[in-house]
Amino acid sequence: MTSTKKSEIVQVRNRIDEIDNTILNLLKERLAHAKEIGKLKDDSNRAKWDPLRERQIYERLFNQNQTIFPEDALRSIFHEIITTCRLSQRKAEVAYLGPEATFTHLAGVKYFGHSASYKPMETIIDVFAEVEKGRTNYGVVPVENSIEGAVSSTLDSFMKYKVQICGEIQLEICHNLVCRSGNIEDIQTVASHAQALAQCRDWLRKNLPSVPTLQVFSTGAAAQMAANNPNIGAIASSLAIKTHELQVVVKGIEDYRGNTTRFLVIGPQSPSPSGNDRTSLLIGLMDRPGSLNEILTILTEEQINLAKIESRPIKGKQWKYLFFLDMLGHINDEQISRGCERIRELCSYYEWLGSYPRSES
Ligand SMILES: O=C(O)C(=O)C[C@]1(C(=O)O)C=C[C@@H](O)C=C1
Repeated sequence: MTSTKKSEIVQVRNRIDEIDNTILNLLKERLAHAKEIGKLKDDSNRAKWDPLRERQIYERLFNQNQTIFPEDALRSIFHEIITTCRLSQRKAEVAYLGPEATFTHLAGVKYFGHSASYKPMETIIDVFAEVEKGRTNYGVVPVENSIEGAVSSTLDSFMKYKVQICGEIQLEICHNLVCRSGNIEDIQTVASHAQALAQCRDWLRKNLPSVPTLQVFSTGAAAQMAANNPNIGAIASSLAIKTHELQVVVKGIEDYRGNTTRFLVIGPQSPSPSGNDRTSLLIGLMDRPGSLNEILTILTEEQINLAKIESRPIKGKQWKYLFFLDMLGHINDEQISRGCERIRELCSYYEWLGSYPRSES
């Protein structure tokens, strides 16, 4: 490289250093303003989290950016900035289905950013109990997978615990085969969570036909086992690789592409409207012909878009069911609140589980 080129690089790097300093100073200034708003909200008893304001910030930035800076990167940079500012107003402790480095942990970090504090729990029920008792502000639990379907333990927990849904997260699931050495020949057993093993069934049958599988509590627990034993391979998340210092043997061994899991954020209280929300209900129907049809008719009449309906048996009451309904809109929207009131009058059981911003992807 010629000395002129070298000095040009130095010059441009100096300019980049100046820009980075400006960004840092602006970040400090932004944080101070967010703290100030936090105090003003305390004085006026307003909720700290304002999903509508946050959505408006993203929309304004995307419009100004006009795709010059990659949009996904812009979103995650500002997501980290805004969650850090929000957390400076009110700290968030997040319980999740652990141990460390499970996909639920990854979903929690995607939602709350790196500044929140995270608390792994052994089971989904523990996450619900933790939030209901007020020991942590929020919980993250898986609710459905695009291939394996509903996570029944999460749905059933809504029947037992008084919590509200505050948000949803969608995470594309990429399963990695990992082990200590990164060498496939070293693997004598493949450990993982039942859902992960099921989602990679064909790959395992084709590529490791004589290697037995071992079902464990979570993908995080499998990664931990692989870290302790050189002959155990685990199917685990990218976060597990970093957390347990494992090597990737093969990336993306899931049988179907587009394998996505939806997670719910639970907490004591749903947020205010964001302008693009989902409302969830848990209802029991009257024991008479056409009772489900009556509910669906209300949705049609009120022009409410039903996103999902799922039934679960009521424990201890043979052949009796509760229905989970997801509708597009917020309980504060006129249509939704009127529709829900009408539904409540026709049901043997009615519970509003929450209204919350829809996930972006
Ligand atoms: O504008 C507000 O109400 C703020 O509290 C600031 C801020 C932000 O960092 O931009 C933080 C939290 C809210 O959810 C919305 C926005």
